[in-house]
Amino acid sequence: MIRFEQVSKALGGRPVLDAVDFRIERGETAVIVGRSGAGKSVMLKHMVRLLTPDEGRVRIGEDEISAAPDRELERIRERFGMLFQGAALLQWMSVYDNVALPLRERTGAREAEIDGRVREALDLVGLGDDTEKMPADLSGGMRKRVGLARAIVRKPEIVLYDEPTSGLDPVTSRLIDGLIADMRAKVGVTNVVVTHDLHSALSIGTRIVMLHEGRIVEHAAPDGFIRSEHPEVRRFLESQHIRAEDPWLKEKISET
Ligand SMILES: Nc1ncnc2c1ncn2[C@@H]1O[C@H](COP(=O)(O)OP(=O)(O)OP(=O)(O)O)[C@@H](O)[C@H]1O
Repeated sequence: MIRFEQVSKALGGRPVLDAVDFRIERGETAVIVGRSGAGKSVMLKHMVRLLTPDEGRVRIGEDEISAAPDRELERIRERFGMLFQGAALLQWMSVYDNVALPLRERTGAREAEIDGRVREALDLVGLGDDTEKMPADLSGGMRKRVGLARAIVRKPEIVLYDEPTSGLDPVTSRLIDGLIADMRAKVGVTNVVVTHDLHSALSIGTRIVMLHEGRIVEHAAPDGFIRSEHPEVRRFLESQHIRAEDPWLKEKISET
């Protein structure tokens, strides 16, 4: 579904991605982890061509997005929903209108259809009763949920999330994790998540990709990832006090 073929990219005169080669299959939740500055967001931006590779290719199914002509780009981007860090809500619009915006702006849908889609998306993120609230009256976790409803309202095949739980308390973070897992299980989307939070990565990921200095140093299902012997992976796990014997982890891994 998503393929990186030997993708290299330099930014600010420095190599950021170095011959990155991997694929994400349809219906997976792929989680990209790594230290600050490892190149995680740069990788995500290549998937929707906010950046183009210096070398190599990025394919989305049959479409080579990294080389598509501009007239094709819009159609390929339609396949994505995005929950990016800076994707702020419009402060002067209600929750309902924020979620309706992509449908009103980008489709010819009638208001009756828009209404059905907006309510369905808001119900899915548990905000069906908050449609008339204004963004300023919402908590950080609720804002993320509105952002998620907006990202999925056009029924994309793939949803990209850049640090979806950053700045949220642990309880709210687990709630967002649950919603991301639902997107895959109930809606059938392919999820790609960038996060620092390994707890979250191991809970929701079907595949964990670790980037270090622009290279993929591990690419494994959660049970393989926690047993990886790569020193950088071990360091990363230890820094977050994650051990293969942890009961929650055993339970999670027996489920997958
Ligand atoms: N537009 C740009 N111009 C110059 N350098 C950039 C640009 N975008 C990213 N970089 C650099 O590329 C490197 C990787 O950035 P990226 O945002 O992908 O890191 P990250 O792994 O997502 O980190 P974090 O976890 O801190 O968000 C960093 O050193 C960053 O400074």
